[in-house]
Amino acid sequence: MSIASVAANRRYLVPGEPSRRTGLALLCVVLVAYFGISFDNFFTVSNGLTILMNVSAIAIAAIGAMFLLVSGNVDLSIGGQYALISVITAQFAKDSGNVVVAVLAGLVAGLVLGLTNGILVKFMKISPLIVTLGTMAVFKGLAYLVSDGRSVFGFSDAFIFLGRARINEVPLPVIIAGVLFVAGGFWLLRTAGGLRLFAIGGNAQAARLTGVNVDWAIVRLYVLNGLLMGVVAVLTTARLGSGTPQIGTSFELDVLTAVILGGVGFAGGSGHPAGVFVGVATIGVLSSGLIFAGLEDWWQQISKGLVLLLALGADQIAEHRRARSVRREAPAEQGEPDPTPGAPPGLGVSAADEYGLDRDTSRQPGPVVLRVDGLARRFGSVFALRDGTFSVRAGEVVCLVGDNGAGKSTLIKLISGVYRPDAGRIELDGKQVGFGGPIDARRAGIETVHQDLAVCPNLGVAHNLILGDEPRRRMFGLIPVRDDGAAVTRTRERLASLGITLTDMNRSVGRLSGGQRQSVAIARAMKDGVKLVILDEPTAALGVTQTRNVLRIARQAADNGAGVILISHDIRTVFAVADRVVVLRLGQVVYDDAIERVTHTRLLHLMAGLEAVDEPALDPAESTVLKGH
Ligand SMILES: Nc1ncnc2c1ncn2[C@@H]1O[C@H](COP(=O)(O)OP(=O)(O)OP(=O)(O)O)[C@@H](O)[C@H]1O
Repeated sequence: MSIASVAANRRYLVPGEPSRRTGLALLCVVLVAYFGISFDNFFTVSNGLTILMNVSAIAIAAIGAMFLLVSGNVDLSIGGQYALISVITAQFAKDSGNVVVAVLAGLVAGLVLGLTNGILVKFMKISPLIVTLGTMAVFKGLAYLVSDGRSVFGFSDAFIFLGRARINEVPLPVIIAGVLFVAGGFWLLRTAGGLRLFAIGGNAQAARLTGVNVDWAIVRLYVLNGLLMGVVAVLTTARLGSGTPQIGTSFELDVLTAVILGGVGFAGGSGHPAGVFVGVATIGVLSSGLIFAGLEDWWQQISKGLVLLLALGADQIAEHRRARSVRREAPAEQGEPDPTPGAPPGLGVSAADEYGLDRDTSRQPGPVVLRVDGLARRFGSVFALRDGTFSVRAGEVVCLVGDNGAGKSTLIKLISGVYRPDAGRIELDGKQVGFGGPIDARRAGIETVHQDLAVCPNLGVAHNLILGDEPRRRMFGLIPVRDDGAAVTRTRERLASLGITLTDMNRSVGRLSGGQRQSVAIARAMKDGVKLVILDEPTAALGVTQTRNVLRIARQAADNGAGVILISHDIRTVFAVADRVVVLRLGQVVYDDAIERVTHTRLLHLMAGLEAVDEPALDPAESTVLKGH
């Protein structure tokens, strides 16, 4: 791989905004130069260290805020956490006189506050903005309650040393902030966990369906955020020599401004630690400059608020630009030329021929891979599925059809571990299985392409393909990281084996055509050793060429020994690819037979409930003749 292509890969592999970061770095340099020229003592080592010191708290908090925003979440309560943890730490430091007890008290307090936010966001299922706005008020109030509204001081020298120690003149908090920031940035960019955060921010539903445990990932993020606030509060309390409920006022404003200014999109799914670093530096320089200018506190508030609004405005403009450039690119559908150009579907053309699919009628299906029996699921008072009973053999394509609301999606979501059944059993290779989530089903060998296209538009093709099953390696034989080289190789090979022509493995999926996106989702499902592939309406939004490609891939998966379930409303698709057809009506399987034993008309009637199920099936010879009609 050339250096240029590695650089290009980086651009797509890490959803960020390099141009914004460059612009921001320039703004920061201009601010430094302006303040340096305007104020005599601005360019001094001691002022530099003061800026670093002040910025260290923002930098530590910015790691948590960056992770949360990338995943599409936010925490407005960090100012309240700051105050509450500070007074708790101070009280423990004063009462115990033991530095370890004080530090542990601060970290545990941070963990508990973070966990509270995480659990509230997970279970209340309302905007994290609102949830953390509420906890912000509660935490602030508690800080006054715990401290009786007064500052707490009288610490041991050892505790104060923690905040004021210097190593080679560099304050310890600055060193801790630097180490944490580098570690956090590295984790976000280079690990499977970091990739999953981008995936959750890009399309949480897709990430969930791919097997990412979204809810707990978010709870863990809030816990981490609380822990980081614990570090901030402990260091600041030690440095100031007192804990006070007034601390942390408008801290969330500083942190969010730095992070959003640094290019982390408020909508989630994008951002880069380098940008956040520059954002933090800019806020630090700005704050210091405003103090040098002797502006009153309220002017500082106004300036920072305006900068936040500007940053949000820039974020919106970047979002519009991105959307416009995606529309402008209007990618060409890539596929093979139509084998029967101009041939109108109709008399004398079987559906299989119409889509150019070869059907080997001599092939016998293998043993039963999946058997479901009496599966049922209700949502409140709605019985989405009453009796899902059918089986799929290895090497067989079973088409699941039914009217809107018949329960098809519910049935396949039960099989793929998205929902748990209220009743019934699922057997895979003759053994009963129960799945706690999509990842369990994937591990058992069931791959699903859901109707709502389980792809993350902000991630590249390769990253979408590996999501939930990321290849890993050990950096320096020690640190576990994501193996992006292996991801690109795996993607290239998988696409090639399926005859899918996509050249740029790192192109963000949001920039692909609908057909190409569908190809990526399907390619992810077609991994080696897969036992059952489920495709929910895979051709719904596709043209003839793309439909043929998808059906060919489904057939290929069956020929390779997998069982395939394909849901479709398009009768021609069903007759082109199915070995067997299962009709679902009002949540019940009402018909299950070989495709040769049913005509188009009868199938339509069965789906719509216009025909009794026990009417005699066709003679196979007769049905083969009628198949294309
Ligand atoms: N999460 C849910 N909450 C409440 N009701 C649901 C839920 N999921 C499905 N249903 C209801 O269950 C019934 C079956 O829905 P399902 O999506 O499984 O049908 P379908 O056959 O896939 O329909 P379509 O072809 O329109 O996609 C519908 O009445 C639907 O409204």
